[in-house]
Amino acid sequence: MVAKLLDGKELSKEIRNKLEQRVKILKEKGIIPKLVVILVGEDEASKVYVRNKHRAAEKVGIKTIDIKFPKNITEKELLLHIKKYNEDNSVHGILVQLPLPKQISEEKITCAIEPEKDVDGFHPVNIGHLFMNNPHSLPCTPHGIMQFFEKYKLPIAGKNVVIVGRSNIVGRPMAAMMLNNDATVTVTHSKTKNLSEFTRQADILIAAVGRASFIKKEDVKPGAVVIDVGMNRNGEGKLVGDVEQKGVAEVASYLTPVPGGVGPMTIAMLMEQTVKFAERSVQIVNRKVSNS
Ligand SMILES: Nc1nc(=O)c2c([nH]1)NC[C@@H]1CN(c3ccc(C(=O)N[C@@H](CCC(=O)O)C(=O)O)cc3)C=[N+]21
Ligand SMILES: [Mg+2]
Repeated sequence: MVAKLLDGKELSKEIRNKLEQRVKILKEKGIIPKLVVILVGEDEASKVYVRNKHRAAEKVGIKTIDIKFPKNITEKELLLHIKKYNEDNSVHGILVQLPLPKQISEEKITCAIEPEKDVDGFHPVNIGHLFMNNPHSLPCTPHGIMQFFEKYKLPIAGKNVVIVGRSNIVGRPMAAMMLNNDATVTVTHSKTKNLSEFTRQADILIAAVGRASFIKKEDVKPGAVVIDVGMNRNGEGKLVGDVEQKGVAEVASYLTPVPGGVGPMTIAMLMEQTVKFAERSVQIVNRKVSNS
């Protein structure tokens, strides 16, 4: 079997084009979707993300405001800035790039963002809604992965889904989304014994460990759908996934490439969430008008 590659560049473009239309309608009502992106310090991966986001937003018609702080900013000061954007009615989405420097608690910052403006879907309230199968805001990377299943009509209900990695950003919310779609979900991690025995049971295998080429051909059940979330830089500075792509492509039925797979979908979902929040702000204004 030779895997069909799931093209995230193409699918994200399709999604962006639809968003462009929604933004046009918003603009006719005088609303410009606005996303504030806060970057602290100099993280390389974050810089790539910020650059790509900017480009996508421009195409869709979303206004992004990039705010950069030096890496020695205090937690207190960062919290004050978040408060300011929480209260600014022209801002629909706020995203603080992770990871943050050591003196700043990621949990505190995540909790400080107004859940209604939490485009990352990382606030505990939003995570809670997701786990109760009533999502309000969805983490962009797993949400982007779900779009592949929808687009290519890949069945999820009753399938064995094995997730490698339990991060708050990918593994855990991915588990919730798959469970919400009636999959049987297993979450594995660094303490899992005989990992390969689990991965070889997977109809759908999701690799989000952050280790280059960690999943090999022999870890994959023939015909499985394999999603590669990894973004590792190799010695030459090239981007490589968590999946040994060449070998796994020989056994999987579907595979997401790196780059050009999950990455562009993450950005497309961030754009979608921002537009959704902007649309909701119109509804809120309409409600207020009709009540008065
Ligand atoms: N609060 C927060 N939310 C995040 O979602 C978040 C974050 N912080 N911190 C950093 C990571 C990383 N991340 C990326 C998403 C897309 C690409 C991306 O566009 N990748 C492309 C191109 C990569 C390239 O050009 O090198 C691809 O895979 O094809 C990269 C990185 C989001 N993250
Ligand atoms: Mg920290």
